[in-house]
Amino acid sequence: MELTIDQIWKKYKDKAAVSQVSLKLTPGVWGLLGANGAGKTTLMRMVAGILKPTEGRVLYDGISIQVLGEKYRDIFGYLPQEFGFYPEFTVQDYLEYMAVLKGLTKKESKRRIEELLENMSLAEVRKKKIIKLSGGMKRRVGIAQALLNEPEVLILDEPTSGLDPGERVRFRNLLSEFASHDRIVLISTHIVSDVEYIATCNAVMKDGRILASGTTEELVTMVEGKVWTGSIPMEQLAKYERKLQIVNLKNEENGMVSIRYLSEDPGIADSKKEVPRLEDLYLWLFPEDRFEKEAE
Ligand SMILES: Nc1ncnc2c1ncn2[C@@H]1O[C@H](COP(=O)(O)OP(=O)(O)OP(=O)(O)O)[C@@H](O)[C@H]1O
Repeated sequence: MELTIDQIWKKYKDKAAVSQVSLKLTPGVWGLLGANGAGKTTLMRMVAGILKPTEGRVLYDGISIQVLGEKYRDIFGYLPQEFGFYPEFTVQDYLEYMAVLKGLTKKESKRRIEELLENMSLAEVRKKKIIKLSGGMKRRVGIAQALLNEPEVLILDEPTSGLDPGERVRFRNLLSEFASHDRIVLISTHIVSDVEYIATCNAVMKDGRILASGTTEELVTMVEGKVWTGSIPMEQLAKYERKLQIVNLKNEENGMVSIRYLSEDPGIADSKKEVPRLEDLYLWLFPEDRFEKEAE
C-alpha cells in the first residue's frame, strides 16, 4: 500500500500555500511537522481529497484519488483541525450516525463503537450530549469517528490539541498500535513530542515546502555536531538567552543553570556535545517557534 503525493501545489492569488510537495507515504506513522501557517492543513485537505490541488495529484496505489472517488472515502479516515459536531447528539448517537454515513453494517457499527468507546475512554460519557463534553473529550470523539471504518489511510490534523498529557500518551499508543496493522497514519503537529517516539518517518514543512523528510535518525543528522549542553551562573542566563538558541534549561543546585543549546561552535566553555533529537532539529529550522513551545 502506498500513497503518493506527486508534485502538488495550492495557489491562492499570488500566494502559494503549498509549493511542489512530493512524498511517498508507506504504512506506518508519518509526522508532518511545521509551524503555524506552514501549509500543513492545506496539504492534508488535498490528501483527504476535499481540496483540489492547483497542480499535481495524489495517488493511492498508483490510481488518482479523484478517479477512486467513493472508493477512496471508504478506506479513509480524517480528523480535520476544525471539527463540526452535532452538539445535541449524545456521543453514542453521533458515532452511530457517522457509522451509517460511512456505510458500516449495524453489526460492524455496534462492535466498532463499543471498541472505540473503550479505547478512547469514552464509555462513561456515551450518553452525554457532545455540547456538555470538555475540549479533550470532544477531540477524542473526533478521533473515534475517524477510526470507525478502520481506515487504511488515517489523516489527523493537529489531533492532540486540547488533550492533557495523560490523554496524549494514550493516544500515541493507540496510533502506534493502529499503524502496526499495515496502515498509513499521517499526523500534522507543531508539537514534536507527539510524533518523536511513534513516527516511522517525518516530513518537515515550512513556507509551503517540505524542507526534509526521513526517519528521525536520518533527519537529526542535519543538526549533528550542533547540539551542546553547558553550565552557566543563573544571573548570566539573560545574556546567554540573547546569544544562544536554547532548547531547554534545568536549574542545578549551586546557583548554576544547565542549558541545552544549538550552535555551530560551543558558546559556553566546557560544553559537552549531545546526541541530537528531533526537537533540536525542529528548533534549528523554526527558531521563532521556541516561544510558542514555552507557552504550552
Ligand atoms: N483559502 C485560503 N485563501 C488564501 N490563503 C490561504 C487559504 N488557506 C490557507 N491560506 C494560507 O496558506 C498558508 C498555509 O495555511 P495552512 O492553514 O495550510 O497552514 P498550517 O500549517 O496548517 O497552519 P495552522 O496549523 O495554523 O493551520 C497560510 O499563510 C494561510 O494564510
